[in-house]
Amino acid sequence: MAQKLTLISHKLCPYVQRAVIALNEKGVPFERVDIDLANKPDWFLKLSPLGKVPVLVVTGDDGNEVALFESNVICEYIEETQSGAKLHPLDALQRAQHRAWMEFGSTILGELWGLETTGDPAVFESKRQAVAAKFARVEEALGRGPFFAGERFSLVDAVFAPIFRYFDVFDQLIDLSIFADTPKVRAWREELAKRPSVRTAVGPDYPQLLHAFLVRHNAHMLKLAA
Ligand SMILES: N[C@@H](CCC(=O)N[C@@H](CS)C(=O)NCC(=O)O)C(=O)O
Repeated sequence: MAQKLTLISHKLCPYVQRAVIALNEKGVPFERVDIDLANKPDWFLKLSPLGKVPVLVVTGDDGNEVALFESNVICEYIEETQSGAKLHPLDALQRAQHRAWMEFGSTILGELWGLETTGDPAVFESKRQAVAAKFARVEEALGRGPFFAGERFSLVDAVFAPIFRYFDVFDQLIDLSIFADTPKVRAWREELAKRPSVRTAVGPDYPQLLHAFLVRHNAHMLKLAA
């Protein structure tokens, strides 16, 4: 029996999407199991120490199952074990830089969640500016494109693509003006949106589901924008 990969997921989770994009880029078959995070099943809580998705369950030739958590660790495991396109630079120093930017992507996501749940206009504006400032640093790090490291798609692209996709829906609700002064980030975002591995990482119902989720959880934020 060949090794089997099962990705425990949630339909809207951008951390899940980076792992899906890495698997898609490599052309690796995997099973995706979406769960309800509002009502986490016991079997999931046994696998995920923090109760978070994604979890990658690796079933070995002998039937033994190992559950990996943390999306960046999952991406690294996929890169190390699966054939197909290389998603990390060969050079150790460049690879370390890429890993740092992957962590940066996780930090930005953390700040975005904070933005959503802010009810106070002054706090909202300072958080919005903090996210914009983070993307100004990304602008400085970007080269000529089309991808983070130039011609080759990498795990940094896999991390940022879902963040940009999240903004696609966010932008319809409220003008955050995060990318007004970052033309290279805008071009990168447009390039990633066209990538088949990115387009197929979410279901066709993703924009509607995320839109509904944001409206449900951010009534106060929408009032701030009015
Ligand atoms: N650091 C984790 C973050 C994953 C994460 O926050 N996942 C969210 C969904 S997008 C989650 O599972 N939340 C459920 C909870 O915290 O109860 C990773 O990179 O995998």
